[in-house]
Amino acid sequence: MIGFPTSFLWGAATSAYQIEGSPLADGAGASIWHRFSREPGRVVGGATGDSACDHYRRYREDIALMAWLGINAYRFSVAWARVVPDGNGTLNPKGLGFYDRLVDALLAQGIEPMLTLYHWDLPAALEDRGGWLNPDSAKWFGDYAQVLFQALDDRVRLWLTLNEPWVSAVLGYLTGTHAPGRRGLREAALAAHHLLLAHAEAVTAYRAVGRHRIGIALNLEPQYAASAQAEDVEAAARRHIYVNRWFLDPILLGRYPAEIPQLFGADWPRRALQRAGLIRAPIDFLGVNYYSRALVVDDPSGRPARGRLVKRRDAQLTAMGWEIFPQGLTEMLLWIRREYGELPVYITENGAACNDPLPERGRVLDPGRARFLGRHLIAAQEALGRGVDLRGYFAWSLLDNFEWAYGYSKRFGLIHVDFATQRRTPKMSARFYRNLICRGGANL
Ligand SMILES: OC[C@H]1NNC[C@@H](O)[C@@H]1O
Repeated sequence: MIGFPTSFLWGAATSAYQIEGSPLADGAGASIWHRFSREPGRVVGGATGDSACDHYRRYREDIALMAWLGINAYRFSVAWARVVPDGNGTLNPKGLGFYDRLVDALLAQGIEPMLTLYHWDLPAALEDRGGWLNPDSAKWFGDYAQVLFQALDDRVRLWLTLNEPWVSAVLGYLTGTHAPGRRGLREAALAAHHLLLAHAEAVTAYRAVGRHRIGIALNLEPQYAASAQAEDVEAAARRHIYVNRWFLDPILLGRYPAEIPQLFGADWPRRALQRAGLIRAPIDFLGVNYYSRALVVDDPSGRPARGRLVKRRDAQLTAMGWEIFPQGLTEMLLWIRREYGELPVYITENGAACNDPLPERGRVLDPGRARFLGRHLIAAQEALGRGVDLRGYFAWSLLDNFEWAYGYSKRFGLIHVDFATQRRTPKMSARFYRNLICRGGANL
């Protein structure tokens, strides 16, 4: 088995709303998640990101933990409304100042920053103007991206435009389980289109001023038919278009899959697509967020892909109910290379929610998470050995944090957070990852 290159990035990932807390501090504007989490019934236990991991104030302590962990890269996101409180207009120097200090503190520890411009926390003021349904949203995002490029491109060398725009569009505009909580197939398709245009707007803007590399992080999930029945095989194929190709094709090929308008039917916003046209702005690398595979059966009532997810009776599941399926990562990485050609790839998220025990004598025994990381790194190594240009791996997540609609009920962290005291306790999986990084991934 081929080893990991010495240049490989061994990282951990987080996002602003999930860890920072202090959402309105120092002139920051509210985000759609600040609002959404306050709506009754939206988040388990009525939790909000008001405190989260208090990272906005404890970032130096957390960077010391990153140094202890031995990671050489850290993926974080910028809260748009901290930097531009009304989303499109006046800059908030104090908000930008936090990220300026964060980047400097990371670099001082030899940790490479990977900056995600948007990880779901749209400024609420822009939602009041239609949010991602407004055709102006792409320009709003491009303007915001420019601010960060100007301020941080002298030190940030890895940029991501969006995190998982499929989740933003589907959970935010179709299922309504994420902010802004809207429910409509047409709205989801329109939001997705504007997110894609926003991505292209930022990449195009970066080409004019940026000196380094920019990409996007997509949630990609291999779709397997639950049986050899033709209807299940066809349902898995439809979901593959819906979950994976809907975004990959426009970003990398400059066109939607031909099947997408058929899946959405009358809800596909044809006029919007003709008016705007798809901008294929070549990216420097692709971020792959991999968690599991989907097992699909035909479901004529399921909109838009007419497929329903099932679980094998003997499947090993994480605390999210997601099947542990490391080989799906290898297959997804190989498929991307076959389908879209040579493109540098980073695994920008991979990790597991586990029912961790409470800390005991300063230890948290989470062997399941350590095993999950090890098996997925072996799968990544397999892809490397078969020619995938894999440049790095970011464990999700550095810290237990706010898991969106699940609130604090699901823990993904390598480091346990006691949200009442904000005490951090590295878990067994953190020690496993630390030792692995020390060995450069050898002897997995
Ligand atoms: O569900 C785990 C993670 N998935 N990707 C996006 C992150 O914000 C989530 O916490």
